[in-house]
Amino acid sequence: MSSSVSTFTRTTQTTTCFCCISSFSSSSSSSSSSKQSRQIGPGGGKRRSVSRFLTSPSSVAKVDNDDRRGAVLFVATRTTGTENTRKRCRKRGVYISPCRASGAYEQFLSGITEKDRKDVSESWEKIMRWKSFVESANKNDEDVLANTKKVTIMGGGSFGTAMGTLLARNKSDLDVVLLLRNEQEAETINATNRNAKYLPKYELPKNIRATTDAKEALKDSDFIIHAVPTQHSRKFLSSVKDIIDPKTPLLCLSKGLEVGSSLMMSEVIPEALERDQPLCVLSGPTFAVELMQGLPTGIVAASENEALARRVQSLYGSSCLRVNTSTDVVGVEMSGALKNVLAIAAGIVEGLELGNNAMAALVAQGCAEIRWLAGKLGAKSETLAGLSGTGDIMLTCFVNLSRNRTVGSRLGSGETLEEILGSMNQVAEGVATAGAVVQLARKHRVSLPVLTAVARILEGDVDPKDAVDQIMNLPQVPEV
Ligand SMILES: NC(=O)C1=CN([C@@H]2O[C@H](COP(=O)(O)OP(=O)(O)OC[C@H]3O[C@@H](n4cnc5c(N)ncnc54)[C@H](O)[C@@H]3O)[C@@H](O)[C@H]2O)C=CC1
Ligand SMILES: O=C(CO)COP(=O)(O)O
Repeated sequence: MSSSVSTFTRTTQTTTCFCCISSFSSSSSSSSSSKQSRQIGPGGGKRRSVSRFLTSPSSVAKVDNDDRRGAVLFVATRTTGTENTRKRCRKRGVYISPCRASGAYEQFLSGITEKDRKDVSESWEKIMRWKSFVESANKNDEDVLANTKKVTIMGGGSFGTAMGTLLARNKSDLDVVLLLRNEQEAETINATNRNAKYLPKYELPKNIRATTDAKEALKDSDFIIHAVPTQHSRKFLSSVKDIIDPKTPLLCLSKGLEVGSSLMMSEVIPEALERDQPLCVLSGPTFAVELMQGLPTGIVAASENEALARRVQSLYGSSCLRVNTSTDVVGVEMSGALKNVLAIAAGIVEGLELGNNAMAALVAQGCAEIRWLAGKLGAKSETLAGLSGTGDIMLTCFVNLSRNRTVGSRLGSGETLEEILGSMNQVAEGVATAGAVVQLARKHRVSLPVLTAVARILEGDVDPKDAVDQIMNLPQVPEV
């Protein structure tokens, strides 16, 4: 059976020419309607509709037998098709060869000169030389993980468990202790090597153990990791302050502002412990489940004490986790706390099905609001634009794994906050932080339309739809 090519013209205003090829269709009649599908199919068998896969105004295609699938090999010279189009074609046994579609690849290749290639490979070699240089310059630095024997994690929820797991995987004789409140949960973790409540799918390394004995857990720890949700942190820390060695560095993972005081964790911790404990905050785009899967991740370790931030970098840095150091504690903490509130807003936009334009506009506005408030408090712009700022905003606002985004999307779909929180067994810090953000903004005379609207929605003062209407009808302003 030989291939036949048929070309026909669409008479709609938007498309002028439409070319299609069929090897099997007995009919090569043309279509005058953009809606009308051209039927093709192998040797009189089931016919497939393919014309709706072709989206460009003009496309020339060549058809051949595809023996393996008994389907149609479809090579469109000007139709690359979207990923969806390709998927649909694959599903129906129609094969599109995108590389031939537009000649773009050939054009790309022909545009590259030998000099371009040399420049690119030289640039990469330079990066590799820099790597060797830094490694040899640092070879006498302390290997912090090697010198660490015991790490205690206060709070054995998803993130505490994941950050403990990373260390335990990197050093098999490290004693990693999860300090929990619930005896039964601790026993289950020890008996099953799984955190059944928070991360049931993942096996924990053998050198992680759980206990409810705070004294034993905190004794002789080289590092203490704080992974208790923000709103419970003050009370919890006050209860263990006398059994924490004042010299042991505390690494804080919690992202939020305290309700009532609007304080950041770096302010709550010294107040609760009644002293200046060595402190480093860790924040960035880091979903616990992806850490458990060993996927590449980046995080910022921020401390006013630069040497401590570097020690934390050495403790945690691995081929799974890049750790950037920073001294901008305010920037890192404010980003982490405020992005959770913004993620609720992003979820609301999703739940209301307002579309991608709305989502992008909302997140851009939210980034500006975070910059206005955090900037007033002294955050550096490069921090806000970096991993713990824009990086975490992108992750939490755009990815369904986020609990804060999920709260928003369920609110947007019409559920009540009571129903949503009642069905969750994990914390969504943005819910409590939203009101604290508004208080802080008032104190610093900063106006935050989107973040304030989130607080109003959460408090039940306004319906999500009405809040969107109100925001859209604010006066038009210059870009700031
Ligand atoms: N899960 C994640 O992917 C990430 C979480 N974080 C932050 O880490 C912090 C902890 O979050 P998750 O571990 O995910 O939360 P979670 O909801 O999974 O677990 C919270 C843990 O805190 C404990 N806890 C709750 N109330 C307590 C209290 N009154 N006293 C002592 N312990 C208490 C719970 O028993 C549980 O072990 C939050 O601030 C969160 O924003 C940061 C980055 C990623
Ligand atoms: O902070 C996080 C990722 O960086 C986790 O976000 P959620 O608390 O919204 O799940």
